[in-house]
Amino acid sequence: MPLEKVETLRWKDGCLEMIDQRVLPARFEYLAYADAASVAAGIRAMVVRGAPAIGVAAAYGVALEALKLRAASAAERRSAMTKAFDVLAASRPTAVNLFWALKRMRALWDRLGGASGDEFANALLAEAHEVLAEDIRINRSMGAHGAALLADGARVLTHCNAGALATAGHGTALGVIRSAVETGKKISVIADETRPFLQGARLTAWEMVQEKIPVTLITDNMAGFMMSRGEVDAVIVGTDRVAANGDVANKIGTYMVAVLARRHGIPFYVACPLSTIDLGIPDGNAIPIEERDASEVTGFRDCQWAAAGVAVRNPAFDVTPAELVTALITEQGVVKQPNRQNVAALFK
Ligand SMILES: CSC[C@H]1O[C@H](OP(=O)(O)O)[C@H](O)[C@@H]1O
Repeated sequence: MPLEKVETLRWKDGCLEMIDQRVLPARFEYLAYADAASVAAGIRAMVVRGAPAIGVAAAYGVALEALKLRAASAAERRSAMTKAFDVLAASRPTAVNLFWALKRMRALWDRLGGASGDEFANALLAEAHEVLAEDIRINRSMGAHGAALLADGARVLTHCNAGALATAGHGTALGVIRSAVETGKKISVIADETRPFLQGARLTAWEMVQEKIPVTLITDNMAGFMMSRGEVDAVIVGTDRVAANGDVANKIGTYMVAVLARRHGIPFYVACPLSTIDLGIPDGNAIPIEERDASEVTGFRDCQWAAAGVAVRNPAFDVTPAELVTALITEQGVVKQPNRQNVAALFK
């Protein structure tokens, strides 16, 4: 299936439909959502995942709730919408795009003041559509800036999935790879499987195979070996939140890859839409790190292999210090050696 036809999220028959990423690549199916609470549950369960995709889903979650409330009184609407914002905000803590999207939808809600139920719902739905469309435009712009950093023939290591499935389309890290390929460059991908949720093995590998971009799957503990053998020319990852000083939160294991890349003199790039930069967070120590259920580590779905009773940690993200980041790739351009000053300059 040509991936450009794949919509990670889509509006259909008055509902939000999202690809169930828990069952890819074995099954390709959409689940339908009609209210904020179910969208929040879908984000929490990682039906949809990836910072930008989570933000788009949350925007639609707000719009869906408003559609349910078209005939409600202003007081009922206010109460129910407040609950909707709260349940969406509580779904996952690390990806700042979730809170960026909710803030944007809340600002529109505040501007709507005494609008009718229909005006209110239609305006919020239109905004959710714009959030989706804007995300794809941003990813393509980011891709164009980043493509220039990748040499023809580059072998690029990725971690987790920062592809079309992590966004409304094109992807962030994989968007840079797609854009480089679109310019005619021969790019090959080395995809970390990315335990425990296996976004690399299940999602990145699927995206690249669908588009016939050469991709080699490795286990996470092979990244150092590949670098030591001179088989990696660049690393590119996505991000869930960048602090004001350029520290980067991303999928667990990213920090290890960054240290290895520095050890081997390999550029480490982070594809980072401005919506993922959180100037309210001074440095990476202040980024909330989600801890997920032990069962994701002790096995995979119904196949559990760890000894019963074993203690487990399952932080879903880690933080890569800015000094290990060669450059942030944004829709406004490339920020080399990110720091407090050049990150802030993106918003001037
Ligand atoms: C383009 S953001 C993708 C980002 O999100 C992933 O986390 P999760 O799959 O848990 O939502 C991972 O950190 C990716 O880099």
